[in-house]
Amino acid sequence: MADSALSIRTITDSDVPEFQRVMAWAFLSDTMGEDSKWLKVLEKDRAHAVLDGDELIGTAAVLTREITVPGGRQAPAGAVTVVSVKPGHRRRGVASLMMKTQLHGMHETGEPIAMLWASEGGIYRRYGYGEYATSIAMLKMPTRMAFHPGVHVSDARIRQVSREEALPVMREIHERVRCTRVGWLSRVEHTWNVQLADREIDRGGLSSYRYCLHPEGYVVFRVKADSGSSELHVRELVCETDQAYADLYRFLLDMDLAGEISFYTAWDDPILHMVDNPRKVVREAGDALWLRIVDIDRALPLRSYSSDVDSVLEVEDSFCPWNSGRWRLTVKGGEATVTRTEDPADVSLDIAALGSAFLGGVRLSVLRRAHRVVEHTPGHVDALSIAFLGTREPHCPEVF
Ligand SMILES: CC(=O)SCCNC(=O)CCNC(=O)[C@H](O)C(C)(C)COP(=O)(O)OP(=O)(O)OC[C@H]1O[C@@H](n2cnc3c(N)ncnc32)[C@H](O)[C@@H]1OP(=O)(O)O
Repeated sequence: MADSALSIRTITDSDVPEFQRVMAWAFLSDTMGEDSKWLKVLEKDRAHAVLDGDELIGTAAVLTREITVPGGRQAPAGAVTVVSVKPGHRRRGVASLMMKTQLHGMHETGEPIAMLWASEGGIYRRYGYGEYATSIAMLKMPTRMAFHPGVHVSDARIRQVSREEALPVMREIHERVRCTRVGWLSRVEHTWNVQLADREIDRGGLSSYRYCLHPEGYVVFRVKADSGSSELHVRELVCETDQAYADLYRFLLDMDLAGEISFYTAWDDPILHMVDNPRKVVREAGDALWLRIVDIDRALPLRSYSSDVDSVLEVEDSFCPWNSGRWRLTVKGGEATVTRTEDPADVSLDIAALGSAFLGGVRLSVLRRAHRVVEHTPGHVDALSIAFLGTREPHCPEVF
């Protein structure tokens, strides 16, 4: 329960310096408070401050985005970010007040999905966010590895160009590709400046970005220079075709003077199956997007499904109680309808479990084994698990 001395409101221009200061202190960062680029993506009418009297002690914001869902539709989604509370004011319910204000606001305006990247794993389930809605793989691999016989590399020219030349081309490619990749987000003008920020303080001791264009894709990377053997740190590898993917990976693997490539990428990045020795590619997993279904009856019909099902889900959602209760999910020909019902439940679960499963990243059958999903009618969890699966692992390539 929030302390009664606390109030919450959206911010105005005059709040911005203090908003940034609180956020920078909370994240233990020297540079966030100076970051004017970041401010340009902030939507002031969706950024909240919590005040204790007239002292600003809490910050949180929502960015208006679309996320590609299974089947290829673009779903409106609120990207929750900069949740912070001043040290000394924590564990009084400030973050909970901001979470509630955001989610109840999204419900009122009809935004069906919320999502975030969590700074710590123990915080967000209580607000209904499901972990591992998308996963990320940290890949490290030596350069010069041969491809498996049969992996074709074309003679398409790959050109290293300036940032100015690259950006317009990259924007067009990204816009086409993100509409086909489950978990990818829309970008606004300033997203590009934030995602590819390239001042000295953004580089973490690495080089400036290198931009390389292929006729059907692009790659952006930094270099960690070493006189013996440099490392390539790939930021984005975005391709419209599998051919461009093979060509650009080959280009990186053959880079003279480079000894290693690292890349935060999709869990199912095909490179493991392209090289002749997959064990040389070291893959570590991490959670990426946490997804919150704001309104079940709006969110579930947005995506398409791999098989027909007809199941009654009993959903528990104390934070957004309009979702609680029994819902009949009927999928025919890939399309879902969701209606309230008084029929007995086939499956019970909480809203966070449904959020984990929504993009197809976590199977409900795994959540059943984790004691997070209860099956009342045999066969329904397996049927739902198959229906929710997509053809690829969902992936979100950007932290917001
Ligand atoms: C999407 C993003 O922006 S991720 C970034 C999150 N922010 C940060 O990590 C910055 C540093 N941390 C902070 O600013 C704060 O500690 C916050 C925002 C994480 C939490 O703020 P608080 O106001 O203290 O949270 P609040 O008092 O509402 O806590 C609600 C519940 O979460 C729990 N909780 C809060 N923080 C944590 C944590 N780090 N780990 C585990 N549990 C936590 C509380 O114990 C409380 O539990 P309860 O409901 O069982 O009583």
